[in-house]
Formats: sequence, C-alpha cells, structure tokens
Amino acid sequence: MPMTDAQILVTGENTPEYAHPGDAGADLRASEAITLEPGDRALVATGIRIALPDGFVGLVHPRSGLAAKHGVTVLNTPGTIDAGYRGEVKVILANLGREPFSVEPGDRIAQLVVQRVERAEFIRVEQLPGSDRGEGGFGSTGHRAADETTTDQESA
Ligand SMILES: O=c1ccn([C@H]2C[C@H](O)[C@@H](COP(=O)(O)OP(=O)(O)OP(=O)(O)O)O2)c(=O)[nH]1
Ligand SMILES: [Mg+2]
Repeated sequence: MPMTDAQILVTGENTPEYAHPGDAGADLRASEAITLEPGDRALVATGIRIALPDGFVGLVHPRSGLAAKHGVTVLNTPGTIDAGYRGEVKVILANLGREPFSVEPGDRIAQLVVQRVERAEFIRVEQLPGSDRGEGGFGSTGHRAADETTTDQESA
C-alpha cells in the first residue's frame, strides 16, 4: 500500500497516476486529440474533475520531456486548481517549438503536483518593517557569480 498524504476524489477516466513511488507529479492525460501549430496554445481537456481537500492546491506543471524534445509547455505554469473547483481540469498547452505538435487521447500532457497551502490574512498598514534586501529585486544581486567581483569590462 503506497503512503499517501491526501485523498483526492476523481471523476472521469484517466485518473492521474504517479509513474514511480516518490514522484511529486501525477501524470495528467489528454481526453481529446488536438494539433498545436508552432506558436499556438490550446486549452486541452483531461476529462477529469477532482475534489481536493480544503487546505490543498493542485498545481499543473509542464512535463520536462515535452519541453526539452518538442518545446511544448504549460503556458500558465503552474496552473492552479483550487480546492473548491469542480469543473473539468484543463491544461493550457503552448507549442514554443518549430514543428506542429499533436496530442492523442491518453497522451500524458502535464503533471499535477498536490501541495498544502496557507490561507493568508492580508493586513493593510501604513509602513512595512525594514529588511536586509529592502527594495532590491529584479536582478539586483547580478546574474552570474562573476558580477560579485568583476564588471563585464574588467573580465573582457
Ligand atoms: O491550468 C489550469 C488552471 C486553472 N484551471 C481551473 C481550476 C481553477 O480552480 C480554475 C480557475 O483558475 P484560475 O484562478 O487560475 O483562473 P482565473 O483566470 O483567475 O479564473 P477565475 O476567475 O475562475 O478564478 O480554473 C484549470 O483547470 N487548469
Ligand atoms: Mg482565479
């Protein structure tokens, strides 16, 4: 009996499955055929509906094999499946490759990672507490190790 941390009720065929014990992602399969031309995106049906327990979220992640071999990814990665959502789980696939990409019913197109989530309380204040990082962001720490000691000109 595999160890489970959460039980998720599922309707429809193609119940998500973990390919290996210890996998974080359970494969999501397409329930329809579709061809994505290069640059196209599509909302691909999986045919399943799920009921996640309160306090959990389902995250629709891309499969690295599709990305590496075909340039196919999940456009809104990771897609968010809310615990209260009872509609069909759909995958927004995007073809960033140079060839058309065809999906057949039953093909594994993405993977569902189930995680616990915190529900936050947002408290409006006039001023935030200070921090070491402050307002620095968006590359403020440089983009490679050399940035810490040399500039581009120095290293050229
Ligand atoms: O990849 C995805 C992303 C979302 N959903 C479903 C489940 C999710 O609970 C619902 C809403 O998703 P999200 O909140 O990301 O979309 P939104 O654009 O904010 O729509 P809404 O106003 O319905 O929240 O759509 C999917 O089936 N696949
Ligand atoms: Mg939303």
